[in-house]
Amino acid sequence: MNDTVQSHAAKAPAADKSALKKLGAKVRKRLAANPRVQTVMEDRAEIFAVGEFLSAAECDRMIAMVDGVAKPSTVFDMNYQDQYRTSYSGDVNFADPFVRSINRRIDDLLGIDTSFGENIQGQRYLPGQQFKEHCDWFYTAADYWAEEKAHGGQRSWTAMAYLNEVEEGGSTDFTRIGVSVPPQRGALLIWNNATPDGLVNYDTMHAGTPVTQGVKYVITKWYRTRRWG
Ligand SMILES: O=C(O)CCC(=O)C(=O)O
Ligand SMILES: [Fe+2]
Repeated sequence: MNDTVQSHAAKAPAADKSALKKLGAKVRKRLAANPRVQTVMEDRAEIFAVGEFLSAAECDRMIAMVDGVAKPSTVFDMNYQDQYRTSYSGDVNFADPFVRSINRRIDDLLGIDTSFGENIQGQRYLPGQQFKEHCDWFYTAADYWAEEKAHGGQRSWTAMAYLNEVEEGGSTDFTRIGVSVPPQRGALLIWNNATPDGLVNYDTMHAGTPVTQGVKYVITKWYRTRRWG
C-alpha cells in the first residue's frame, strides 16, 4: 500500500456503500445471464469481457471521433505534466446519434440507469504513452470528493472498449491481481470498482501500460452510484 492509499483507507468513510452493493448485485446478475459475457476474474475483483462488442466499422467511426477530441489528459490534480496519464483524451460528443447508440448498448448490457453514466471518453496512446496504475473510484479523502459526491457520488462500474489492435504494448494490467488484458479490437472490458459489500476495491488498481509500437485507441465509460451531472 502506498501512502496515498494508506491515508485514504484510514480516513475514508464507506461512501455510497449500500448503493454500490446494490448496483454490484444487479449488474453481476445481469452479466451472468448473458452468454456473450466472459468472466475474466470474479474473486478478488469482478472483471468481465465481451468480444466483438463493437463492429470494425463502429470502431473506425469511433476512432475518427477520438482523433477529433483527443487532447493531453488530465486526471484531477494528477495532471499530464506529472506524466501520470500521458495519453490524449477527450469526451466524444454525447449528443451525436452514433455515440448515443453505443451508450445505450453499454447501458443495456450492464443494466444500469443511463442517468448514472458519465459521458463516454475517448483516449489515444502513441508509442511511449501510458496511464499509470490507478483506481477509477474516487478517493473520498481528496479535495475533489465534495464535488464528485454532489454529482453522482462514487464510481461503480467501468466499461472500456478497445478500438484497434495495437502492434506492441498497451495492455490493461490489473496490477495487484496479475490480470493482463491485451487490446483486442471491438472487445469491451467491464469491471466492478467496488467489492460485493459495497466498499471500494483496491484490487481493481489498473494501468494502461505503455504502447511500444503502433497506436492504441479506447473509449471508457464510468458509472456512478446515482444520477451523474
Ligand atoms: O487504456 C487502458 O487500458 C486503461 C484506461 C483506463 O484505465 C481508464 O480509462 O480509466
Ligand atoms: Fe482506469
